[in-house]
This record gives sequence, structure tokens and C-alpha cells, in this order.
Amino acid sequence: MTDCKILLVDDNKSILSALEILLQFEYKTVDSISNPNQLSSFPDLSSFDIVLLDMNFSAGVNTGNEGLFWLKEIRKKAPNTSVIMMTAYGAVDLAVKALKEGAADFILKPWNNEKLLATVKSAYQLRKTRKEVQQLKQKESSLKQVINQNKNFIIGNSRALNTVLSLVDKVAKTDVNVLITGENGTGKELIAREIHQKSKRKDEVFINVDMGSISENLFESELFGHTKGSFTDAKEDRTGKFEAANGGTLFLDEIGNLSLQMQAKLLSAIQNKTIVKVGSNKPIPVDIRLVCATNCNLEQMVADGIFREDLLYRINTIHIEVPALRDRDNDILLLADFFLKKFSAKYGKAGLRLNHAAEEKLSGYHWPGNIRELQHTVERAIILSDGQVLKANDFPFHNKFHPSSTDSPLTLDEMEQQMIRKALERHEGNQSAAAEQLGITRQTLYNKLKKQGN
Ligand SMILES: Nc1ncnc2c1ncn2[C@@H]1O[C@H](COP(=O)(O)OP(=O)(O)OP(=O)(O)O)[C@@H](O)[C@H]1O
Repeated sequence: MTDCKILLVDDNKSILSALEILLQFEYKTVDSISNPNQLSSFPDLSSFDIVLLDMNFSAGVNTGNEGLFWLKEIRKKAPNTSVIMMTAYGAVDLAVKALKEGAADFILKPWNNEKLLATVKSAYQLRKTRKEVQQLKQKESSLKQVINQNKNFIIGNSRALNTVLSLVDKVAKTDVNVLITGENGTGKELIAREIHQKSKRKDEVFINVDMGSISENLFESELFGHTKGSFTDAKEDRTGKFEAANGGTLFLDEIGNLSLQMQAKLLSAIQNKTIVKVGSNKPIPVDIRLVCATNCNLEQMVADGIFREDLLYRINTIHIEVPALRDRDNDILLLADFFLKKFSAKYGKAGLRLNHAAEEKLSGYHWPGNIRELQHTVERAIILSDGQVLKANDFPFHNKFHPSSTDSPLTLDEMEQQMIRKALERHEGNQSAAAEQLGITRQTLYNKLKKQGN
């Protein structure tokens, strides 16, 4: 039986019953209405794959205009649904008009059963193709995003990093779910991309979702998609991130930032390996490799009752802890050199180098913002540099993180950064708790951290 949803629209109830009996043998869902006015308020029109639509409804009228009117209405509300027109008063010009308005095909009454079934079958193929085109378009735009990104190199040869990379080699070959933890800016996303690149899914998409930036009410629509009209802003059908990642890798960053309600919805999708779009009730199977990342201590969050234990066990089949930059021996200077070359080329300042004192200062610093902070620090120093050599005082980061070591007064921005850092330290990286302490929403805290480059 084909998993296809058909809607019959005809004012003649015996025609509706005859069609229902015929089509129910082959198609899973066959619904019918005898009054086309019901179409205007039909809740889930776009979930129908095919509509068989009569052309004349008012008694004695046979111009086909009513059918054309309702055809346009359906095309507006459900552009991907295939519409087949039916009329007892077949005329070639009317058929041409309906096809021009977007009908998939045309059936004359009384119909021949075999011919009608063949017409419905090809209309269903058309519907499937339209859906595939839509999904391909979404995949294509995600692929472009990935391709447009510069190739990322994982720099470093410390023992701590090599341990992570050998674990990456092992898990990449499997399809298990991976949880990557580590402080902000340690390279968790880079590691997730590396797992994808080394896996059998590498020719498929890598979809990155920043869970910290998704609001509660858009969560389902972002992740699972929605059907047109399912809520006020749902102007058209939308494929969610799970479906877009089908066949590839789905990277859920900042997984510790989900509310319990969102966690429950996510868990159900992961467990069932299916998603249901907002506004639909049809489960869609998805095949994804799931990689999650967080800087929170999820075990502690489970103990505190703010993270579901069953979700944690689903996502952490393999756990990779990315070490902080200060624990990676001489990776600091390797990375500094890498960023020096990268940004001096970008800003047309080739030949720039670090003097010994600058190297000492960079190596001795504790890098709370890790590699992202090092990257920004080097970039900033290059932009502001005048000569060929970068010196220790070209890296004034002590102002930001050790205010006690300087007499210079703090700016408002710096004070804000300090307060945020302290709140996060106190709550061991838990952004929701830190935001509560600071008297701002988690979203505001998240935006401020992004702005600061953390
Ligand atoms: N080993 C590395 N070699 C080169 N660049 C790196 C390395 N690790 C991280 N980076 C760079 O540092 C920046 C931060 O890395 P990334 O975004 O992967 O960190 P993250 O841990 O996911 O951060 P967050 O916790 O904020 O989500 C990126 O620009 C990334 O390319």
C-alpha cells in the first residue's frame, strides 16, 4: 500500500464513495469533502499528496470556473500538492486552462478505473519529485555553506590533542553518537567536522545547529520543520535541520542550553529516528549521525535535575573531552604562528614575527577563551602593528582578565565581561544559572558572549 494522502472534492456523494472504494485499495489515506468551501478552512491541506477536484459544484453550472477558482486556492495554500481536475463536461480548452493554472492532470467522468489509477500514480510521482527538489535545494544551500568555509586545519602536536585525534579516528568509522565537551573556544566544532570528514558520510552534509540561539517557540520548527499555515509565520512548508541532515551528520552545539521541554522533544526524535513536522502528524524517518557539544557539565546538570539522564545516555555513547589550550604544552606557539601567517597574509603584512618576550607572554597566559581568544588576540595585534616585530606589549590581555594587575580603570564593557566571567565560573559554565544570577535572560547572556567572541 502506498503511503500517500489523497483528498477527494466533489458535490456528488456517490462519486465520492466510488472513488474512495477504488483508491483505498492502493493508497493509505483517502479523505473526502462534498463542499469545496471547506477547503478555505482545511487545517492541514499541504499534508495531502494529491487532491482530486471536481470542476463544477453549483447545480446547472458547467463552465468549470468554480473548479479553476478552487484549484488556485489549493495551489496557494499547498503549492507542492498535485491537483487532478475532474469533470463530466470535458473540453480541451478547459483542460488546457486548468493545466496552465498548475493542475497536474485532467480526468473525464465517467472515468475508466485503470486510466484513473494511472493518472493518480503519476500525480503522486510528481508530488514526490517536488518534495525531493525542495529537500535538494535546502541540502544544496547547506553544502554551499560548508564548501565556502575555508578548509580548517587542526594545528597542534601536544599529547593531549593527539589523544583526542586518535579517538576521533576510531569513532569516525562508526555511526555512534558522540558528545564533545570542553571549555569555550577549544575547537569542539572543529573536532565535530573532523569526525564527519573522516566518516563514510563525508560526501553528505554536515549541518550545524547552535542550540543556544534557538528560542523555545521556534525549536520544533527549526529542528523538525513545519507545514505551511501551521502557525502565523509559516508561509510555506519548511524542512527542518534533522531532515536536511538526512544521510549526513547533525551537529548540535551548546546542547546544555536546552530547557527540559526541548530536551524531551529532542529525545523522542533521537530515540525513534523519526521526526514529525509542526502541523503534520506524519512521522518521517531520518538517518543521521549525531554529534553534540557543550561546555557545561552535563553529569552535574543531571544531578541538579536540569538535564535528562536518558538524553545524556543517548548522546554520549562516546565522550570526547577537548583539552583547554593551557593544557596543550607548546600548541600555544604553534597556533600563534599559524594565526600570525594567516592574518598577516589577510591584512597585507607578510613577514611579521613574534619576538621572544611576546612568545613568553603568550605561552605563560592561561587563555580562558582558549583558541578563539588566541586567534582574536593575534588578529588584533596584527591589525594594530606598525613594525615587523610583535612585542609583549602588543598583547594587552592582562587588562581583561587580571584587572588587579593594572592600575588603568576598566571600561564599562570590560566590567561587564568580568561580571559575566565570574558568574559563569561560579556556576561552572551553566549559562542558565549564570544568566539568572546576572538578572538577564539566557538569550541575552548568550548574545553577549557571542559578541565578546566567547
Ligand atoms: N587545533 C586547532 N587548529 C586551528 N584552529 C583551531 C583549532 N582549534 C580551534 N581552532 C579555531 O578556533 C576557533 C574556535 O573553535 P571552535 O568554534 O571549534 O570552538 P568551540 O569549542 O566549538 O567553541 P564554542 O564552545 O564557543 O562553541 C575556530 O575559529 C577554529 O577554527
